[in-house]
Order: sequence, then structure tokens, then C-alpha cells
Amino acid sequence: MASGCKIGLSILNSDLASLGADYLYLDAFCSQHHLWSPCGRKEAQDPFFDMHMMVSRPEQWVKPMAIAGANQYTFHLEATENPGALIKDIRENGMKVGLAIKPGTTVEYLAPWAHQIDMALVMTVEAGFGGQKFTEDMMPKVHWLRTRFPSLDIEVDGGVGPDTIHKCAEAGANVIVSGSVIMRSEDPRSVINLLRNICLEAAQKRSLDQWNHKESSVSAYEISFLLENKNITYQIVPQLRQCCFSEQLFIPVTKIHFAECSKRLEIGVYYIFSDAI
Ligand SMILES: O=C(CO)[C@H](O)[C@H](O)COP(=O)(O)O
Repeated sequence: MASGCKIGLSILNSDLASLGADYLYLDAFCSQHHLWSPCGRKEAQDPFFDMHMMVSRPEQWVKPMAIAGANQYTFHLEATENPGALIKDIRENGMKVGLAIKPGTTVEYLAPWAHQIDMALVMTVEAGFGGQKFTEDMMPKVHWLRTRFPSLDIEVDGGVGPDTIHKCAEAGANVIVSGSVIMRSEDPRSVINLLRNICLEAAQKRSLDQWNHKESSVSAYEISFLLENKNITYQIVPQLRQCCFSEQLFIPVTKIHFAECSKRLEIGVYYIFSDAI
């Protein structure tokens, strides 16, 4: 699965650096030769800076951003003719790679690069300024990506807050950018925590749904192994979420501990249990 749930604080409309978010999301614009990027104070310990490069010719800012201390360089697919070379350059400059698509760009264009990037960004507003209205129509793109790339970090950006994050998280986004809603709140930390909890809950539900999906294709598993020279057989009935231990003891599948099992336990079955725990 993608690596946890992260809430990114967009400081486009603010100069605050950290209010308990998992990373800072810095938007950058450019004129022909000059880059404008807001600077937050580096108050957080070891902050993670994700640079959202809303620029044409993103190639030109890779090195300066790396020198400035950016951790991730997120560029727009629409802004470059050679995404492959740019991805390579970003990596060679020691940064992670984010690839963004604008609302009007079809998600299939991103797919060929999905295995080479760390994060896909599905914009839910036109890039440019904070406080815009969330576009729910973008959620099928998120779902499409999540279905095909289960371990990819998928970020959404634009109009995301407590009222809209459910839609993003349910569609499969695990990295959430939020700006105005957090900044306007009297208690930004609690908004961030609320967003993170909603995102985590949706991720847990997705795992459970996957487990249920696996279950529906199998009626029962049987595994045997030796324990203290005795041949022990488990019969597992996934639909009941129960396990029959030598036909005597029924225990919920989620509570089985395999620490004492012999090495003859089948690896495949072990994975099924660890998913459920
Ligand atoms: O990239 C952006 C705009 O291009 C902003 O980061 C983004 O829209 C976040 O702000 P808000 O939560 O206020 O929509």
C-alpha cells in the first residue's frame, strides 16, 4: 500500500511554516526568468518541503530548488516535453519526484510515468491561487490511479478541507494538500488532525475491502504444520472470519498468532493473516 496518510500544509496564503502538518507544500510560480516562491520559517524539526512547481520549463529550477533544500520536486506533466529526462534530473539532484496533472488533463497520460515517480498529484482546481472550490469530478482520476498503482502516493490539491476530504480519501488519495481551511481556522492543529484521521480511516477501510474481496474468491483454506511433533491443521473459513483449530477451537482470524508455528507454515497463507491483523 501507499506509505501512510500525509497532510500537507499549503502556505500559499501565509507565511507560517509549520502547524503540525506532515509536510509543507510550497507553490512556486515564475515569470520568464524569475521564480517566486513563498518562504516559511523553518520552525519544524526536519521539515519536508514538497515544491509544487506551477511553472513553464520546470527543467530550469531543479538545481536551484535542490540547493535551496527542497525534498520533493513536483512538476506538471503539461509543462514539459520530456518527463523522463526531468525525472532523472530531479533524482540525480537528490529529490523525490512528484508528477502533477491539471484538471483538464486525462489521467491516462500520467500512467506511463507512474512507476518512476514517488507521487502523483491530481489537481482539483486550476493551479494559481488558494481558496478555490473543490472539483469532485476529479475523483475518478484518483480512483483510476489507486486501482492500478496501489503503492503509489496519490496527492490531491485544491479546495480540500473537512467537508471534501472524505471524497478524496475514499477515492484513494493518501496525501492531502490543504491551505485556506487550515490557515483560516482558530485551531489549525485540530483541523490537521481531523483531516489526517479521516484520511487514515478511509485507508483502513480500503484495506478491509481488499481483504473482503480476496475472501469472496475462496471458500476455505487449510494449512497444516508440525508443532511439538504434532500435526496441527487449521481450517480457515474467510467468510466467517473464523478459524477452526483442529476442529475444536474457533477463534477470530484476526487474533491468530503464528509466533510459535513451525517453518512449514505456508507463506501465502501467512500473508492473508497479516493483511487482516
Ligand atoms: O496549489 C495551489 C493552488 O494552485 C494551492 O496549494 C492549493 O489550492 C491549496 O489551497 P486551498 O486549500 O486554499 O485550495
